[in-house]
Amino acid sequence: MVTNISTANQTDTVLRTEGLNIYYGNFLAVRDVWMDIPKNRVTAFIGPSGCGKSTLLRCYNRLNDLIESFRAEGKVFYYDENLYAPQVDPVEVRRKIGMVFQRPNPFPKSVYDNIAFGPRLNGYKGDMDELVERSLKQAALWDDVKDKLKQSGLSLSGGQQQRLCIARAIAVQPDVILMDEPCSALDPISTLQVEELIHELKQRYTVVIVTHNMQQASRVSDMTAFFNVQTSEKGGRTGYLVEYDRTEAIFQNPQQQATKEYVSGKFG
Ligand SMILES: Nc1ncnc2c1ncn2[C@@H]1O[C@H](COP(=O)(O)OP(=O)(O)OP(=O)(O)O)[C@@H](O)[C@H]1O
Repeated sequence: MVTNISTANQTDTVLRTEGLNIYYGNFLAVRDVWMDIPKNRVTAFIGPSGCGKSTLLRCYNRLNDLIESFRAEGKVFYYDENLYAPQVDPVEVRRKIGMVFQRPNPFPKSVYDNIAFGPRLNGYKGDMDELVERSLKQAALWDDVKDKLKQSGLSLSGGQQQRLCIARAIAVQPDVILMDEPCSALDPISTLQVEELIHELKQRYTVVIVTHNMQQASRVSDMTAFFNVQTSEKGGRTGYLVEYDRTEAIFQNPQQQATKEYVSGKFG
């Protein structure tokens, strides 16, 4: 594994994994990940299907806890806090470290209530109208929906629904936004809009994105982690981090043969 830690450390590290092994039951899905995610940057995870990109992403906000067979060894730090320490409340982790999924999944509620739902649940005491407007503006959706706040979120287009989900994630004032293939269900124009949005989001947030689309990784991310899969003698397929560096280096001057072949489209 090649990890250009010095480049990652140009800014503060927000998330760090140390020797992270992730299991589903006895199956080792991802092994021995050491990686620092820098603040106010976009970090992309790329690699062939099944190498564990989503599994790793979900460890950063303890979403895997909801899967019964899940087990992690090693450490995941958010700044200097071990996210898997017994006293840590996973609900609070998920407030600070939000998630946007592959398929837009607005609640069957109005546009306004989609945004207000999380803050209300958290007992937000400020001006809700202002928070809704600010979140929608940050998600580049305000102009599209300012006259439709009472309409169902499900009445919006796919791309608008995904931006609504991003606005919903922003509304609870997170620090990190995890995105699991956020554009895979979108048309090219909506994809471009979400990519532009991701670019703006890093001014305020740290973004980690899983993507199958290498052009997308090279367009939106500052850092790229390439994962691959190794098949064991028993036939188990375990993902591992091959190389982690500035996106430009991964795409133009990768240090590992497997990275070179993957980014040039030879496999995956
Ligand atoms: N809930 C689960 N229970 C058991 N095994 C799982 C579960 N989720 C994922 N896996 C397995 O863990 C491995 C990694 O899956 P994961 O979805 O994280 O990979 P990925 O790189 O995100 O794949 P893709 O690009 O196809 O989405 C795969 O072998 C997968 O079958």
